[in-house]
Amino acid sequence: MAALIAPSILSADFANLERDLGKIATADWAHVDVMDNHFVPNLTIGLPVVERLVQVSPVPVDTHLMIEDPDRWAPGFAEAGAQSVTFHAEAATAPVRLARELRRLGSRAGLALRPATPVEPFLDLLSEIDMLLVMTVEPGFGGQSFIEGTLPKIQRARRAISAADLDVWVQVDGGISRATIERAADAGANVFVAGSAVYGADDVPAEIDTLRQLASKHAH
Ligand SMILES: O=C(CO)[C@@H](O)[C@H](O)COP(=O)(O)O
Repeated sequence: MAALIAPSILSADFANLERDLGKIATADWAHVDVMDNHFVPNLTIGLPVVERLVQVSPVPVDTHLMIEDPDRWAPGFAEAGAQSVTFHAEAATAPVRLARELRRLGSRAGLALRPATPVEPFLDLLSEIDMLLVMTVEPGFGGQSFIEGTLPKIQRARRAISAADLDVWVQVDGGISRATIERAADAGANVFVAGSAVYGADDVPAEIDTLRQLASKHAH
């Protein structure tokens, strides 16, 4: 499938989120990071703000929930109209039930793994999800360096998905830029979150286009 670019609004101006969503109208998704200061040591925005972002975004909203107790909170993001809702494997108590609930509510269901969390214990869940998010930095903050050691995990995930003949997307998030996107794509990723690389660019649409072209050279 084609490479999808999902700029992270963590690097946008939080006083001008609607304006900054407008800057990424040529992207595939708007990536929205929800952090609770428990699962990660940072606090961003919650459901009331995401409900409005879904209404004003020019592209579908992809939520990444870095929160404890996603079993309780994640369905609300699907009900708000987020096209994709991703929760962390390390935080969910009943991931299969939660993924089924997200799909029932009309959202794509995503399962996220911290950099140190292996993919193997979750291979049985692949048929229950639409996307596997392999974090390529420690979740919590934008502007960090891509962790090269996550590449073998991306490769193993892609191999397992192909072997099972599943249509599960592999998303990478953290340190994605012109310098790293091709390695992530070559390893098997097809959905790319980029915050500082996109919002830090002088020409945001041109940067989105460049990232998409680089990733598309390694399409899966
Ligand atoms: O989820 C996160 C951080 O936890 C990411 O979405 C970052 O916001 C990506 O930022 P860059 O590394 O692209 O600056």
